[in-house]
Amino acid sequence: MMSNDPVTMVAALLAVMGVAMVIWLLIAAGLRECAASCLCLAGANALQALALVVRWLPESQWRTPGLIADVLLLGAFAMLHLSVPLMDDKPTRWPLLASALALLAALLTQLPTGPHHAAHHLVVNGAGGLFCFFAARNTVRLLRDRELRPALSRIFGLPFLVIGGLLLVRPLATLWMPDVPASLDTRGAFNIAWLWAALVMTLTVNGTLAFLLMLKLVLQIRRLTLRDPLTDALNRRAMAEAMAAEHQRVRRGHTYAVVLLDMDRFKQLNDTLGHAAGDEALKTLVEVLRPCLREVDLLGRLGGEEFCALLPYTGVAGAALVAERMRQLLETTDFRWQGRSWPLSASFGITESAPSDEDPTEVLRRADEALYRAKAQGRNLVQAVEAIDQPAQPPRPQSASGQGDPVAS
Ligand SMILES: Nc1nc2c(ncn2[C@@H]2O[C@H](COP(=O)(O)OP(=O)(O)OP(=O)(O)O)[C@@H](O)[C@H]2O)c(=O)[nH]1
Repeated sequence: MMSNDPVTMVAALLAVMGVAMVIWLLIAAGLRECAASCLCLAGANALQALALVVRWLPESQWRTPGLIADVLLLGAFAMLHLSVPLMDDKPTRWPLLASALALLAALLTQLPTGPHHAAHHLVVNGAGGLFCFFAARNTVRLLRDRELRPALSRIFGLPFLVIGGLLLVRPLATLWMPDVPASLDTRGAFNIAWLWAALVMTLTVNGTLAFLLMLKLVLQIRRLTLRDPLTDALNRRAMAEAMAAEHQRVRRGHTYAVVLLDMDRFKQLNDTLGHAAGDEALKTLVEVLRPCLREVDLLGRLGGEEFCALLPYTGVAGAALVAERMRQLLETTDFRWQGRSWPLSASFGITESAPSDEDPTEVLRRADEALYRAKAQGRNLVQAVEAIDQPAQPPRPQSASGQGDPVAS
């Protein structure tokens, strides 16, 4: 049986907001991750509940309760909007937001009051709708940053878009339908429908954000199990899984290439500049090399100062071009540590998959052999080893270092 009593509906709304606030506070206390975001959401629920209570107070000649309720509601929307980027520890623009709120509050004090307060609703719900649209955009961005299908990130943004649109319905209805009451405590079909919508919106917003937080944590855990914490490149396990998956396609006639690279004289760098400088050099290497790769390519750290790039649908000729570009980029990188410059370089071993390869370890073994040759021939070189059953010779790009042909099989 649906309630048509505004007092019951408001009580239900307050109960939902109160429970949501307590839950967000408990999560913030128990979970150091995303604590700021959870506190923001607890604050948003508290402000919204307070706005509802204040709106119930009798109007004075200064219209103070209504004005305070509007400002509280604006604060709630602002906190809701902030909670999404805070889940990702993104910097927040507090001063900008505070200034916007102060400006809106000042505008509200200047608006004429009428029996239906349509202008007030327009400002409050319009700003609320805008904050919801921002929340939708931030949700899509939050999930786009993580390895998730884009369609799913849009689905998560959808509730905020719908709520943003719904928020505009009330002021527009108050403007166009003179019999729609501005005050919430009036019995009437529109008011009851609106209170039901507010209840559903509150549940949807809290539910969506709880799910978003859970998804964010799951993706973070997944990321930790697959990524190298120092460089953020894929770890050995993730690379092994990716290579195994890629190798499945070899039987269907596809070819993939592997570029194995190892920093040159890294021990010397560590011994001279210190371990922290070595760590920084590894991070720099990944930052420098990433732009050389396509979206489908993968870069992983196999251990120490050894990395591997997996290039799907690529032969040894293509891999030679990529590796040579990487070699040159690294060679020309101006690496500095505490004001001291240090030359970076790496040796590269490349190969491509062959139908005769039983598993990816055979491909890696050839790449390792090529890398060994590059090291043996003086470092800062690209060398290739092809499978025995590969008849064609790849085109060989010229080495810019003047140390001979970068690709030799
Ligand atoms: N800073 C830092 N050093 C590391 C890390 N992992 C391994 N190393 C160091 O990397 C060095 C590797 O040294 P070597 O295997 O002799 O290789 P290299 O000095 O680069 O010599 P070549 O490969 O022959 O040019 C060792 O000193 C390791 O301690 C790391 O995560 N951070």
